[in-house]
Amino acid sequence: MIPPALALHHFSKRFGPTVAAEDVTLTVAPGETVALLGPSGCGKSTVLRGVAGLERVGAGRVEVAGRDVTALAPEERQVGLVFQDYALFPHLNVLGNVAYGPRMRGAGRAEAERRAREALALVGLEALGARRPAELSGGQAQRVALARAVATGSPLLLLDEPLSNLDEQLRARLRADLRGLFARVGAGVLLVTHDQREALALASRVAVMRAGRLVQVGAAAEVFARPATAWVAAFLGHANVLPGPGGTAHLIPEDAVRLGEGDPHPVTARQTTDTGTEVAVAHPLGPLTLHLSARETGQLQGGTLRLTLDPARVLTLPDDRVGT
Ligand SMILES: Nc1ncnc2c1ncn2[C@@H]1O[C@H](COP(=O)(O)OP(=O)(O)OP(=O)(O)O)[C@@H](O)[C@H]1O
Repeated sequence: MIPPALALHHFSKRFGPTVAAEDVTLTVAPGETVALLGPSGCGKSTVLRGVAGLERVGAGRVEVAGRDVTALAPEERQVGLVFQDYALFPHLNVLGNVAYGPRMRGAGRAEAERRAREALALVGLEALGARRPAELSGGQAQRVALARAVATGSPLLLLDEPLSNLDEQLRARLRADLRGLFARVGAGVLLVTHDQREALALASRVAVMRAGRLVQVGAAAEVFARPATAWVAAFLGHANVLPGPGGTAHLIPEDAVRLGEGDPHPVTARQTTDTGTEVAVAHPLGPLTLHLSARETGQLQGGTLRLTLDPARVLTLPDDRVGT
């Protein structure tokens, strides 16, 4: 049986009194992309740095492709890193930057350059091998950093907010590129992001982290459709997570709302957005925020909106948001 690209067992890390990661257990299969998703400061980078060997493991075990690497230095772990601030060597050209990893791992110059060219082709930059890093756009530099990680032939790639320094248009394009790239490379990918759209777009599975702990791990679409708790639902961007009785919350997904039937409900606020109109509607369960398309906006009549909720689609979740 092929071992997982990454098996992280009961990883914990403290910085003085701060518990940065607590009992984190996670696997990444070969060819699989897993997103570690959570708000700023929840411990995502700490986990990634622990796996990479850049942070001493407080407790737990790290296995890469079946090998226990917990006690090994970063360069001995066989992981490819793409970090936000992982700068390219300014004095080497693009090809030299990408060939550096294989060279360090003992490949001859010709073999290292062959692998570098292959990796550059994967990210669509085969024509730019002779350029210096200073002559690249932000997006191109990001792709060179990726090619450099890919060229090492590592069974595990670690990416920390790989698209964070780019503008929105470029991010959207690279998101699509990356998904295809990950599929072609065949390595396991562990990706850190605080952006839920990025996680959904890139990862087959997501691991949601809160205050040092994993709170939900599952298929990306499944976690979004069925968050385990009110906090996860709100973090993932669900607009309608309403406090319910006895420590519960009601999650009302957009597709639970049927417009144009049922009782009229007062509209208490409305705002035009780039895709239509956002309205607040007074409902017995609590104030609902709804996004109406231009066509649906026509259903706003005299400051009211007729709607019913499909009870089968309303989820009742434990409300764990207190004190956050
Ligand atoms: N070297 C350090 N010394 C002391 N505290 C640290 C150190 N590194 C991280 N921390 C603390 O550990 C916690 C987790 O930090 P970490 O960087 O892992 O979070 P993160 O989820 O990656 O955040 P972000 O999305 O903002 O990068 C935070 O409270 C942070 O302040």
